[in-house]
Amino acid sequence: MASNQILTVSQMQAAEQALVDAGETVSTLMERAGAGAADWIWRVAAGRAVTILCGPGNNGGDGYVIARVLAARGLTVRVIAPFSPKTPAARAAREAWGGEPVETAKGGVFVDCLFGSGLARALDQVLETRLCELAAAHDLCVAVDVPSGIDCDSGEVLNDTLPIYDLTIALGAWKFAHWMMPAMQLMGERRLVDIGVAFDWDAAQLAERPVLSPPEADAHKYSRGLLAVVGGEMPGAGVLAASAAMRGGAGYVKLYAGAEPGLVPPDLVVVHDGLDELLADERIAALLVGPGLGRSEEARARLAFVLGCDLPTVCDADALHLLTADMLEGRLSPLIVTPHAGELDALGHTFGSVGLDRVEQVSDLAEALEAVVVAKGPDTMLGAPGTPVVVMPPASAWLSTAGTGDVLAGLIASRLAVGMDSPLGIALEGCWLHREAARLAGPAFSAGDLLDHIPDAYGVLL
Ligand SMILES: NC(=O)C1=CN([C@@H]2O[C@H](COP(=O)(O)OP(=O)(O)OC[C@H]3O[C@@H](n4cnc5c(N)ncnc54)[C@H](O)[C@@H]3O)[C@@H](O)[C@H]2O)[C@H](O)CC1
Ligand SMILES: [K+]
Repeated sequence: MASNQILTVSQMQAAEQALVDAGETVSTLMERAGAGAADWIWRVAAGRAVTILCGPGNNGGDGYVIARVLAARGLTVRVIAPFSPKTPAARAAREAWGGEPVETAKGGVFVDCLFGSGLARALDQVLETRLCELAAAHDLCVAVDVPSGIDCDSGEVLNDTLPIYDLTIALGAWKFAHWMMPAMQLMGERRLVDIGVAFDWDAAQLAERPVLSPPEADAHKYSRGLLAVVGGEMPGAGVLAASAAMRGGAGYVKLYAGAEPGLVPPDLVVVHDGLDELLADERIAALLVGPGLGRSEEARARLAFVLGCDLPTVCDADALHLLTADMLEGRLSPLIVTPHAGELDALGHTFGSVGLDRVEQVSDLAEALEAVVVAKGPDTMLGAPGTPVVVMPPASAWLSTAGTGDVLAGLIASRLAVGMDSPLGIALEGCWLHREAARLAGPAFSAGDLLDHIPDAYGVLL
């Protein structure tokens, strides 16, 4: 059965080799991959002609299988072959197709079987132009396995101009490029064809939607979880995070406002002084520190004090610029950090994770901090010590507005106060609530508008 695993090219090659060692051949795998892809193409073609651009490797081989299967189903199929097939399986697939390639074609569905996971460098100018012209000359574009011209492992786009596809059909397993920027922008809809690849415990995963629980019948505000949000110089961010947390499952949210917060919701308890007294409350289940904290010496001391309490804690925003290893010494409680790209770099510099690609950096930081790292952005990725990364499916691009990070931190902290899952599971719950709230909020929302959609997002996950 197809799984949610995300494989690197070398993991994919090892998986393919394991199947071959178990008695399959590359040709039977190609047959399965091509037939599965042809099923999807047949559906979207809806009777229209199909043009397949075949490259020299096994991705091209898949293309010849697709050509044969679709022609047998009665579609008009045109194959364009700038290269002759170079692998035994691709040669056999071309022979089995048995047709004559054409120079060019237009109209109907264009299928890119030029290169897959074997792409070694950017397409040359001639190929880039040919690919783009063919894509533009058709009504619908489909990429088989991955669009040609992207790096499967890093998600890098290697050419300046590449087509944007309507559908990408991943073969055997997801690759990072399907879910990572910038390549994921080219993919269109994504579908996975199962070719029998086994589950790999060392593989990254595409996050699955969690199931949340409603409160127990005998729940009270403390049993559901008391969260303290520790703010600072810019109190608005703390109010926003606390307001999200109130809707994320925690039974009680208190905000320690470092400065006068102005208008606050009537159901938010705001404490103005006595941080040590507040944090001495044994009923506190989790802490959030960072949104609006500031970066002064006072902020640094406050962060050190908060972390020294050794309670389950979420660190976000300014806290990520102030965080140092000594503040974490001796801590035993779970820690979740929620950096955006700039904060991830700042953490990387402090904790010595530089010069790595994003996947490595997230894993490395999770080990160094002994924390869950939520590297947020259009391709949010989560790392935890000793576990492969988990990648969130994309969320609404309207989330790219100020304050939505505070909402995310508040939601994760709220789930931490509820505390029903592992720290990684908790962080995923927060990310899914955020994603669903954004989906339900529709277009052009503000971070404040997002708050109104959290209860319904919760409902989706129950
Ligand atoms: N992994 C599996 O289980 C299966 C994968 N299948 C498909 O096979 C491709 C990967 O095939 P591979 O032959 O390794 O790579 P490509 O088809 O991508 O092409 C490699 C080929 O192209 C040359 N090359 C690389 N980059 C360039 C370039 N920029 N310009 C010109 N030439 C280039 C390189 O030297 C090689 O000759 C995978 O994606 C699936 O689609 C099968 O279905 C079987 C199961
Ligand atoms: K391709």
